[in-house]
Amino acid sequence: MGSETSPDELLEQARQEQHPRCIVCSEQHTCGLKVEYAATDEGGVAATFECLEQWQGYSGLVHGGVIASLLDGAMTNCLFAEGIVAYTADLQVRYKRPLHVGTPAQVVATVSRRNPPLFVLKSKIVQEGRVRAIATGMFMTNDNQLKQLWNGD
Ligand SMILES: CCCCCCCCCC(=O)SCCNC(=O)CCNC(=O)[C@H](O)C(C)(C)COP(=O)(O)OP(=O)(O)OC[C@H]1O[C@@H](n2cnc3c(N)ncnc32)[C@H](O)[C@@H]1OP(=O)(O)O
Repeated sequence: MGSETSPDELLEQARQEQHPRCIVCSEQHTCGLKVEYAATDEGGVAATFECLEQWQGYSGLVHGGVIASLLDGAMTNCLFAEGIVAYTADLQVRYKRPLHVGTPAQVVATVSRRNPPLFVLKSKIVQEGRVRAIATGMFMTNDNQLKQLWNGD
């Protein structure tokens, strides 16, 4: 029997090849968020992270732009875990409750619709058992045909 590539191997391969210096998930980025997304048994990705003091906007609260980046990063990495490389085409974030700095939190993402080249994903951030933010993202694969369209070739 041949050995199948695991979701975590696919994720790591795409991450290294496609965005090794990502501000959200690269461990090398000097001022990045350094979030370590990993595949889950449920078929999505998840990560636990510290909400660092330097991520704040309003005093004591994580900035909404950072929250959007955490959610978007989770959804992007969720597609990586399926071997799919895609761009964010649309991102809707609902900030349900403040996300506090100094307290760890979890982010999860799953694919909810596959209609290549479009994929719809859902993501959420939970802190101390309460949902803080949810997102829906639409992603589009980066094939050569699309590249040509975008470049006007
Ligand atoms: C000098 C300035 C310095 C600025 C520093 C930089 C700041 C940068 C800006 C940020 O990053 S802020 C941080 C990110 N945002 C948050 O952390 C907000 C987290 N969410 C909350 O605190 C509350 O959910 C919020 C204040 C937005 C609302 O809470 P409430 O308890 O007042 O309202 P509630 O959740 O009960 O919703 C009230 C109504 O609004 C509706 N609603 C809320 N959000 C909605 C939405 N997104 N779309 C549509 N409707 C919405 C909601 O359905 C509901 O409708 P009904 O009255 O009909 O039931």
